[in-house]
Amino acid sequence: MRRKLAAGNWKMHGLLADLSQISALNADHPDPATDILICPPTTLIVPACAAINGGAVQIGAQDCHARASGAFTGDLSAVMLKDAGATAVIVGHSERRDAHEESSEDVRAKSKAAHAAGLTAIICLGESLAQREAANTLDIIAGQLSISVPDTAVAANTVIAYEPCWAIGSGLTPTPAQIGEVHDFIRARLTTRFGEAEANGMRLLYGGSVKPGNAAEIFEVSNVDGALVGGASLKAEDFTPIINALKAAS
Ligand SMILES: O=C(CO)COP(=O)(O)O
Repeated sequence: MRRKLAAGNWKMHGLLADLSQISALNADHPDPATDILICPPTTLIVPACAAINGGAVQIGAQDCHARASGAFTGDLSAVMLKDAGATAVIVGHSERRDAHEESSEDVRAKSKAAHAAGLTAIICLGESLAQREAANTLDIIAGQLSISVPDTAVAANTVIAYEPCWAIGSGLTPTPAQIGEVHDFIRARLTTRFGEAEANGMRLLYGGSVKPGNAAEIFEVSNVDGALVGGASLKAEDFTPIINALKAAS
């Protein structure tokens, strides 16, 4: 059985004062039936780990460089993020694919670096609105998946997040049937490539406008093992009902 995962992506939000949200989450879920991960801005990784103080909430990062070290001003390697206390790193988020022109080849290299450093790679995929309207969603997902996921992927080090670009921060979400179609497709593709045992262990998250009000419905969809949550992960009082809906899901 796959362990469920509620992951929060804080994006470029969060100052030291906001560590209280992570402490509150940690106190509210001392022995979570699900995995809980917060990916704050990199400046907060070290103090967030200190705030958790051995509790159940885990801390992740939002991006990494593909190399372990070198002359790359301003970049951070997966090795450094692991050293700072991160257990996972998001790679290939659509905001990085768009704003930083990251290709699926880049995402694969970053995922490989994450694996080599001992981090879980949370590899993001998703179609644009134009691609969905042109009925190209599954082709886009197939292409992103086959290139972005490296051969080093196993169930223990890889999570796939399906995040339709048009659902991110928009308040729009696909229907449960649309989410299920993509998640079932991803599982089938992973099974073909990695074999049933490995593919069955890889967790698939849905992301894009997950809120307390729609989480329960999304978590009932087949092959949805959790969520990657943006805005609604910033406050413990918003994220906790989402985590509770995940715990309650069958
Ligand atoms: O991009 C997301 C998580 O990575 C989703 O963001 P929102 O939950 O704010 O739509």
